[in-house]
This record gives sequence, structure tokens and C-alpha cells, in this order.
Amino acid sequence: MTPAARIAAAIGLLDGWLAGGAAEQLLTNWSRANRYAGSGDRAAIRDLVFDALRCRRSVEALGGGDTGRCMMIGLLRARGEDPQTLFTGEGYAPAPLTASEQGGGLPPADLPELVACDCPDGLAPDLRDSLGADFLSVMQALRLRAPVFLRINAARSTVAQVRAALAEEGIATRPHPLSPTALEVTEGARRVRGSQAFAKGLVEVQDAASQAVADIMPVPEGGKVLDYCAGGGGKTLALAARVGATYAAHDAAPARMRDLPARAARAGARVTCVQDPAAGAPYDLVICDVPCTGSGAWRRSPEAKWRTTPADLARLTQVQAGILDRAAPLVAPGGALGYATCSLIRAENGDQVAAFLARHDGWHLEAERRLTPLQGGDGFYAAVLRRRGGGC
Ligand SMILES: C[S@@+](CC[C@H](N)C(=O)[O-])C[C@H]1O[C@@H](n2cnc3c(N)ncnc32)[C@H](O)[C@@H]1O
Repeated sequence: MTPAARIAAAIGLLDGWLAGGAAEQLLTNWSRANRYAGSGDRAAIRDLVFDALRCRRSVEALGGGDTGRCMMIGLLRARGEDPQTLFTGEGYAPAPLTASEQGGGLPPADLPELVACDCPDGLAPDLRDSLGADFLSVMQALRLRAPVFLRINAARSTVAQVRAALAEEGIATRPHPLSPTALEVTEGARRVRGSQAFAKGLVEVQDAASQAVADIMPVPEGGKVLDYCAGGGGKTLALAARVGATYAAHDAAPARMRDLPARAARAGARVTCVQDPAAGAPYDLVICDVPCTGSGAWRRSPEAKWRTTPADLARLTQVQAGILDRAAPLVAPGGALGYATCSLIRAENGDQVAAFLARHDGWHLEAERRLTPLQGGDGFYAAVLRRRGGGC
């Protein structure tokens, strides 16, 4: 496909997204319907769609409207490219720019602040309040593609061995300061899932900040650990690489854990999926990686940036409080309750923990970590709450 034909495909996909579709599903359907497109075309079209979604407000403003076509015009202008070189109407290229399109759109210097940093109006007050002086720089960071990070499986290998194995398969990496297990892929990211290192369970794809969250969770030697909101098992597997404890995984939607047994087997980790977590209580550590706005991960999931409303935030904070209240009794005296979100919003983070401590006697905050994309990984919040020991 020519670059212009890829733009035309991205326009159609963005129109589908604006009509309410989900980007991944639209891309899958597009690939099925356009079998002639190679993997390079599919990857390039995906990048165009996600680049536009990350910067939706600004590219719409630069392109002069809220259509897929305007978004692509705006994206090219944002990159300093002249859309007319690709909008030629020749072959599979999009039709030439109309006179109003040529003169439409705001100049970059005239974009209002929230438009220029691609912040949604509804959540802007919470984000501004939560991020303080970092607000604009974090919002700018969320406009960029996220790096690809790997977690080395410390139960099976060392950083040096894994880097060497990956390098032999054309995948270049460098360690990342957010976690001793984190590698940032600098070359060959698309080869990771097909690599021997991946097949042998030496690495998993996991954001570096997500690994840092697992790092602060206290796993006692020989202890019992429950991941109360396991989902696909990213945190469970990061914890289970610390051998010597037993691990149980639970999720209110068990189907979300469907890949966990295979991932655990690949990593050589022993994890039991449980329907009724109370049956195995008490646990030395219960981790609650709760559903949240995902605002810290908007680089990877930009759709959520535009579709999450203040009403969703209010609903999610209720859900988070409920999960903490149900998980707390499962913790043994002297044990720990881990709380984590990939949110930048205080109402979901420190405020949630403070409210828990106000509702429950016999707990204290032992550790807390706040991360934003300015540290390189996604935005995350993690807290460790310690339950008073039975003898106290
Ligand atoms: C942020 S995701 C978990 C991600 C996962 N820990 C990981 O690292 O891959 C939150 C999960 O919480 C689950 N969940 C939502 N409400 C829940 C509840 N009341 N109890 C337990 N799990 C719940 C969701 O189904 C979802 O899989």
C-alpha cells in the first residue's frame, strides 16, 4: 500500500471509531476484509489510528473538524507535513483538499491549553489538581507512543542472560531504572512475541511501572498471596516470579483470567485460579489492582481518554472502595493489603487509601509509590496497608 492509501484506510477506521466502534475491533475487521494488506501496512495503519487517537483534540482542531478525514489532515499538519502531498485523489489516495479544508483548522499556536495538551475537559480539573505542577508535562507525555517494556522472569534467568538471548534474535534492550526486572526494547519490538525467549518464558511484556508496583508488594517467604483482581495476570505473574510463596488468582470476571494458566505454565510459575477467595483465607498478602480510569495508561489505551467521564470516575471510586472493604477481611493479622491503580487521579489513589484507613481500625500505611509517565513507564499508584498483628 502507498502511504496515501494507508492514510485513506486510517480515515475509514477513525470514522468507525467516531461512530462508537472500538479501535482494536475495527482494526481486526479491517485486516480480515483487506487480506492484500501486509503486516507492514497493518502496523503502519494501526500507528496512524492510535497516533491520531492519542492526540484527538489537537488533530481535530488542526484539521478543522471531527471526522476521520479532518483528523488525518490535522495529524499530518501536526507532523509538519503538507496534507496536499498525500491527499491527491490518485489511486487509493484520499480526495484532494477542498478550499475550506485548505483554509480550515487552527494554527498550532492558537490551540487552547487543554486542546494543545489533548486533555479531556471532563477529567481536566481532577488531573490538574492531582498532578499539580506536573500537569502539562504529564499530559504532553501521554500524547506520545509508550515504549515497549519487558519483564525478565527472575525465577528463570538473569538480566544479562535474557538480554543476550534477545539480542541473538535481533531484539535490542536496555535496563530501565523503574525496576530491576525491566528492560526497555530499543529495537525489534515487533519480534518479541515470536521470539524463543518469549516462548521459553524468559520474558513477559509488561510496563516498567507495573513491574515497580509488584516490586513494592511484600511477599513473605513461604507465605500465601492472593491477587484479588487478577485479570490477565500481569501482577500475579510478576509476584509469582518470587519463588517460595503460594499464589492464588481471583477475578470477578473469571473469563479475564483465561490466559493466565498458559502464561503461568510458560513462566514455570504456580498459580491457582480461585472462584471463592474466602475459602483459602487468610492470606499474608492480598493485592487489589482495581479497575480505574486508566488515566496513567492513556498512551496505550487512548480511547479511554475520550470515553471516560466524571460519572465513570465517581462510579469507579465506589467500586474501588467496595473491593478494598471485601478484600481486607481476607488478610491475616500482621499481613498486608496491596492497592494499585494505573490512574493519575488522587480520588482513585491516595484519597481512596485515606478513606479506607478512616473506615477501618487496625491498619496503617506502610509504603506508597506514585509514578507518572515522566519516569518513563505508565502512571501508576501503589500502596501497602499493613494489618495489625494478632498479638498487638
Ligand atoms: C486493572 S484490571 C487488573 C489487571 C491485572 N492485575 C494485571 O496486572 O494484568 C482490574 C480487574 O479487576 C476486576 N474486577 C472488577 N471488579 C472486581 C471485583 N468487585 N472483584 C474482583 N475483581 C474485580 C476486573 O474484571 C479486572 O480484570
